[in-house]
Amino acid sequence: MEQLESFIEIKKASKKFVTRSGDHVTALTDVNLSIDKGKFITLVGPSGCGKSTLLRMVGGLIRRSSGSVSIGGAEIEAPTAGIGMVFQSPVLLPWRTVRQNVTVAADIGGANRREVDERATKFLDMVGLNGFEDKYPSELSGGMQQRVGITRALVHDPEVLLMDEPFAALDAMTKDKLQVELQSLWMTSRKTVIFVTHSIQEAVFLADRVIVLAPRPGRVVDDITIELPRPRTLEMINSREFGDYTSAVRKHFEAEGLVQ
Ligand SMILES: Nc1ncnc2c1ncn2[C@@H]1O[C@H](COP(=O)(O)OP(=O)(O)OP(=O)(O)O)[C@@H](O)[C@H]1O
Repeated sequence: MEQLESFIEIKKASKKFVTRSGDHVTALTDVNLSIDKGKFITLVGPSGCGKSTLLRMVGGLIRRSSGSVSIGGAEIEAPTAGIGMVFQSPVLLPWRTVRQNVTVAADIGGANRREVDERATKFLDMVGLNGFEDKYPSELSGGMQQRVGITRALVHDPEVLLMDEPFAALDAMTKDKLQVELQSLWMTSRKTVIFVTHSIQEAVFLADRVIVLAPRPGRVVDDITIELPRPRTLEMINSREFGDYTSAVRKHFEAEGLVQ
């Protein structure tokens, strides 16, 4: 009997870069991953192990050197409307208000304006930005700016949300808060999320599955299902079970002599 394909299928995907000095860098080699719809996946690993490269390959931002990446049965060759992306810096347009930044793509065209406006109101409310709709980015804290970035990605109702270290530049308390908020956004919207981080704790806290990568060459070295109940709370981080998961991830980096 033929095996049913998962929603996201990555098969034998590799990426080689040629640097400006002409050197060849194998950023990723032979990555195989099957991801079911609605799951929250985190990619964790030390600097240079290819996390961003893998995420950008799934998003169609960079071409793979070999292998295949498909979403919902369609091969990914370029960015599509069904994929929302959030980066470390939200890159907001300073001359547009919060609401105008969230709806910027709809202003360019091609979207159902009324639906986008309704979703903008809903998500701005969910991330606690009601009352800030008419402020400008310079009037917001870093955490609030990142909330705008997340809302902007969700407003077009993408099936897949790709997040590249979205909380890395934030202070620890804001980061904790946004992790909890992101979890509740995900629990109500059930998007398929791939979230890149170099923080083991963040990876375990958010994920249904933690994919562990190691460098030189970038490759997947483990795939750990996290069975902690949801909603997860910050108190859980101190539990024995949580500690067992973080140790299971950390042992890969210790084995490679990499300090986290
Ligand atoms: N455009 C590029 N040209 C040449 N080499 C690249 C390019 N992009 C990435 N690389 C190399 O590919 C490897 C993987 O990089 P990547 O940014 O995917 O790693 P990462 O795990 O996301 O790292 P970090 O946590 O530091 O962001 C690194 O050795 C990097 O130097």
